[in-house]
Amino acid sequence: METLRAENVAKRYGNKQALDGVTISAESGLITAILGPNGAGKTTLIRITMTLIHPDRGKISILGKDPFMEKDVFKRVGYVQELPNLPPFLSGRELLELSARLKGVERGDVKRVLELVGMTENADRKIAKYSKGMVQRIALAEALLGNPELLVMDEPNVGTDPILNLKMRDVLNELIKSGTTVVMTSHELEEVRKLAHRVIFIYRGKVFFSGTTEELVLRFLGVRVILETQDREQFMSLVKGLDYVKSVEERRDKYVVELTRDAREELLRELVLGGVRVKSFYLDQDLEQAYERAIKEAEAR
Ligand SMILES: Nc1ncnc2c1ncn2[C@@H]1O[C@H](COP(=O)(O)OP(=O)(O)OP(=O)(O)O)[C@@H](O)[C@H]1O
Repeated sequence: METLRAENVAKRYGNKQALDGVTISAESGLITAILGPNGAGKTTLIRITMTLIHPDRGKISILGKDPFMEKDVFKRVGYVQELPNLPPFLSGRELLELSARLKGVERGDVKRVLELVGMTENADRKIAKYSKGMVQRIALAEALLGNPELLVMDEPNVGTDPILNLKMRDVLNELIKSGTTVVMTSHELEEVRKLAHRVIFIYRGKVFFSGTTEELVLRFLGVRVILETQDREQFMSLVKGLDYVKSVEERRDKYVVELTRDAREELLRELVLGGVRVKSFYLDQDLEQAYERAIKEAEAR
């Protein structure tokens, strides 16, 4: 189900076109990452979806409602801002109790979210004494109060103690299993690789690519299969006769076969029928290289 949609959104600051007709969507049960270099427009887009900024044009829909008109929808949304600015004179627990009251969430939920983000022990210290990472954990706990249907996190991994460590990844995976939609921004590919199901790559205020990480690889690196076989001669003579094989590169006992189209299934069938014993066969998923190429293509445009 589509939980969040931004359609044809544009925003200009002075003579800077921060967003230029951006359309994105995020579905329940998935982690969608908005990826892009510094200044691409990620935070502006998130802040518009959260109604903190008015777009010059375009429409936002959250859980089927226009959030600019129906603010009530935010009771079902959790939002972690980039570099959250929390009141330093409160303790983490006090802040969460206050937020729970404002959101109409039971007080007991505070204990649950503190445990989820691993902040039970530090809950009664003043926020002023927290590290950046602890501030982010409390901000995440606040966003998780009342089990939101949509969780939006803007650059959640900034800071010395990243909140998206292993434990947090488990928390997010549990959330999406229960049907929550997670949307996050990031300029770090590594984070996206570990977490996201879908990637929206924004460059200079425009969506340059949208799809799964595998689709990102296929689109920008092409189809490269890495396969392992001991039957070198048989393999070489067979692949040379296939019109969809662009090149074959030998890497010790492995081969990198570049295809002109996604003919992975055909290739594997040909090899097996041709009597080549294939030990392993997988798509070259060099996401880093794919992202580099995507940035280069976007720059050249
Ligand atoms: N309040 C503002 N006034 C003027 N220009 C702004 C303002 N906010 C953002 N910008 C500009 O708009 C562009 C997009 O900024 P935005 O913060 O949305 O990018 P971002 O992708 O989130 O970057 P980062 O990864 O650094 O957070 C940038 O060029 C930025 O300098």
